[in-house]
Amino acid sequence: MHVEVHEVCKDYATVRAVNQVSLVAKGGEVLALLGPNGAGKSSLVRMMVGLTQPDSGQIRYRADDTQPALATLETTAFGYLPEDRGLYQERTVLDNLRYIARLRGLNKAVADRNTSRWLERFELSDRATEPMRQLSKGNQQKVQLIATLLHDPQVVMLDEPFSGLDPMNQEFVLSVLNELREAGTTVILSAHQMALVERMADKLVLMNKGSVVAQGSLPEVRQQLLQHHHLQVEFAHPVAIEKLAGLSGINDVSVLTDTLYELYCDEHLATEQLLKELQKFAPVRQFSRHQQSLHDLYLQAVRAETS
Ligand SMILES: Nc1ncnc2c1ncn2[C@@H]1O[C@H](COP(=O)(O)OP(=O)(O)OP(=O)(O)O)[C@@H](O)[C@H]1O
Repeated sequence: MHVEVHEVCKDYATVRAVNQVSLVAKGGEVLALLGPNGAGKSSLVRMMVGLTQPDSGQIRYRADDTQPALATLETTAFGYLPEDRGLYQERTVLDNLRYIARLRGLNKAVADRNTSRWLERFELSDRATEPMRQLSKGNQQKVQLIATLLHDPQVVMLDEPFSGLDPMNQEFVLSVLNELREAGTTVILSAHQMALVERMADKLVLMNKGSVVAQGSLPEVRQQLLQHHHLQVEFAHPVAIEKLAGLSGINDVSVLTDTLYELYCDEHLATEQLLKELQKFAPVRQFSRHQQSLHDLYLQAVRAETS
């Protein structure tokens, strides 16, 4: 199932929560919405699930490239993990899941089969008869995820699926999401865990203050965020920072240790020529391109927008 978002805007009383956002998520893809608090991720997810309507722009659903676009989908086509989790704490895991299954319209046989299958997959079968409140935060989160997936939805929208999970459980959820992708499910999630998400998402949509800062595959997003490249140089002895900053094509210099410096260069600066210039100041021990993490690139882009 394709989810197609076209130039969507959403205003609340005093704030534009979502500003001209367009994206496409297809079956068998994981699309991750990333952004700081208040970026508009949850507002966008709520519109994609159909809980709220855009003020302008369209959200459409399409079975595949050959099929017409639909304005709405059956609610059972979605699995939605909301930001505010809500299972009954005094009821058992099984009671909660049976209740959700009934809400989703599953008959008893399918409900029982799916509940057992997911409890087993999430390694929670032996906790099924315990009240929710006895489970750790991580296990409660896993039950919430089961509740989202119980009816085998075609489109899964997960608002912060990794929140409250330890690294082991984050890896576990990651593997479940990979299985959903392999089964052809459309997975859309919002997250703060950049390092985790960049390992598995097919598409990244980086948001800030309602707008898209960059989007595409990981290499595409890197390229969009990379305004200048970084080089690290280590000299045999200290060199005055003014000398380095004065070189042509160098926009900024950071001192990492008394002999190690980071140079922020124009993207097209010829590195062999630069190395020759650097060697005039002092013997160069090490000279390397510094690959920044997506997290660092993203923080830079958000800060640049804010300042
Ligand atoms: N129901 C609402 N009424 C008024 N303003 C809202 C409402 N929901 C969200 N907002 C505002 O819209 C903006 C976007 O919020 P949203 O919750 O979508 O961001 P988010 O990226 O999901 O943030 P977080 O990571 O903190 O969950 C914020 O300024 C928020 O205060």
